[in-house]
Amino acid sequence: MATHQPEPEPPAATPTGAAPPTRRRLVGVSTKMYFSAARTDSFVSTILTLLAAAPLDTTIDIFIIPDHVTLAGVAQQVAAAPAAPARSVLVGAQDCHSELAGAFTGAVSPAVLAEVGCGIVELGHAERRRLFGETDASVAAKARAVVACGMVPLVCVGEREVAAVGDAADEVMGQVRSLLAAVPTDAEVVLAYEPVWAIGAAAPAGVEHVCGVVRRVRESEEVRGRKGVTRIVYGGSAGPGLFRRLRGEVDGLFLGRFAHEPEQFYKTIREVAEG
Ligand SMILES: O=C[C@H](O)COP(=O)(O)O
Repeated sequence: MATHQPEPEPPAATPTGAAPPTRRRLVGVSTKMYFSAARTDSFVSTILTLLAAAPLDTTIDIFIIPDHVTLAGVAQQVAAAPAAPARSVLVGAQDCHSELAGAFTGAVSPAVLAEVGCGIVELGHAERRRLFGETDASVAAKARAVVACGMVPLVCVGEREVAAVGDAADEVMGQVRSLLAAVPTDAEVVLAYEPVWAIGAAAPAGVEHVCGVVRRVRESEEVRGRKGVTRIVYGGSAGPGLFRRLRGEVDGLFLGRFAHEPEQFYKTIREVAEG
């Protein structure tokens, strides 16, 4: 017997009358430089199989960010996946250049990334800031290029030292302002809040801290005043069991080591979809 399904509520109007942009949850992993090419292939293949086997309750965005060398192959693996949501996994890059082409030996063009099926580009990770001299200015220039090539910039922000919520949020907002000044207001942006001291640690930053900083960023004039979707995910020793503890304050998670086993990544994907 058919049951009556109530119409979904329309989104609440903003004071200006425009509907706020939808923030779909997202969850992803960067394999940094941990995996061999063979392990990346097997990791992606297992995730795609798990995703194809059991549909998620909610539509969320999932991203996988392998190294540059394996990225095009991963994009082909995803495109060949038999069913949604596996086929709609976003493939990402760990960095790119701010120019689209030219004499930049060893660099990776955002235009080429887009050409081979990359949909999201991670920029300004703490390791790139510390080891490769990335600055807020270089990250902002790269983000502008990523948007120009039709991809989504996923920009890592976070305080360098342990700090109280207010001080951490001030430091993070400096990074956010520099980024948002460089990209069009209607561009989709993902902010990955990753306190530097929580990356590579035994456990993530505390719930109160993460929620406090993320709330400050989300409620800032710079973020609230944008026309495009701005999602905020948490990264830094994130893994299964964390998302529900963050009480809806974040739009998703960005995983590293605790997603190296595909089953753990899949478990986290399900938690984000169902949380
Ligand atoms: O890219 C991901 C983040 O840096 C987190 O890495 P981690 O979970 O291994 O600390």
